[in-house]
Amino acid sequence: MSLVTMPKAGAGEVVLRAENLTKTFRLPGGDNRHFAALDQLNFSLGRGRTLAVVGESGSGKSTMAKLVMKLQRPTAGRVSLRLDTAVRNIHGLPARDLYRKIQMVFQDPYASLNPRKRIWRILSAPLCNYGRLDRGERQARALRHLRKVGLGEAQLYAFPHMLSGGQRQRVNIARALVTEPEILILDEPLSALDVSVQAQIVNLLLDLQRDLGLTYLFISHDLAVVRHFADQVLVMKSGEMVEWGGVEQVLEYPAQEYTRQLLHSAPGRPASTTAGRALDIAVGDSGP
Ligand SMILES: Nc1ncnc2c1ncn2[C@@H]1O[C@H](COP(=O)(O)OP(=O)(O)OP(=O)(O)O)[C@@H](O)[C@H]1O
Repeated sequence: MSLVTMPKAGAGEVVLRAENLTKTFRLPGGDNRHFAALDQLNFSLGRGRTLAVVGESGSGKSTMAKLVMKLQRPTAGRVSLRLDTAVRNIHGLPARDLYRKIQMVFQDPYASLNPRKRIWRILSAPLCNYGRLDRGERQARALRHLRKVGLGEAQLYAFPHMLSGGQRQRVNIARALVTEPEILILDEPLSALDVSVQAQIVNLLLDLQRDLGLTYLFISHDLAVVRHFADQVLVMKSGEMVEWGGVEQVLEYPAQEYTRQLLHSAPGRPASTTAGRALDIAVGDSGP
């Protein structure tokens, strides 16, 4: 059973809602016993807002992302998406309609780009379901999206190994943007990057959210980043929601002992770490 009832999305129209989302897996050993990686999880995303999902390793964060992206099927429960005026269960939604609305940025910028393809081809791949574009049109679109993430023509014909980690993560973000989605699932998008590069990517994501009105579901271990980046935070343990609320409320005044433990054990405790300080400086610098 979930420990708390379904949270509201806060300010902003709800663009995605998960209800009683459950995913069980069979335990290894062949005796047909199962465990719940996600157990009746409820949450919603408000348009233009960022919901951070935090919790110890194995708490079900990536499973949640995979269910929202329809990369796995839930055992029970559902995810609904706002499409224009209608709200639709993603179960019956064609992939092309889903991926026009939601895209994902993966954790590892090294592993998630095909090493044999040039950047413009990588950026063109998500467009294959959206009508026939000739080579020139695909390259022009790729370049337009590269520019959105602070890259340009110099990277268009490069292979991934020619780019730095930060540049590769920018390409990943550009690839997520080419179908012009409204929601990005950011699954630990900073954890493979150097601290100074993390700050740049955080600022880029904040700029893109402001300019494009994006909604983020941000999975992270780093509570210092969550504090800067998210509006709301959902704390998970063993597939269940432990606590949910505004970032300041949950991180400054946690109601649950588990959240307090998470805050105390976090290597990125705010203001006490290099990562926290780098982000303080970088995010502060970018503001008005
Ligand atoms: N395909 C699978 N088959 C069996 N068990 C799985 C599968 N995928 C995930 N699990 C289990 O489900 C639980 C939740 O995993 P999940 O990857 O969602 O956690 P997480 O919170 O994202 O962890 P991390 O922070 O380490 O990435 C774990 O116990 C994991 O071992």
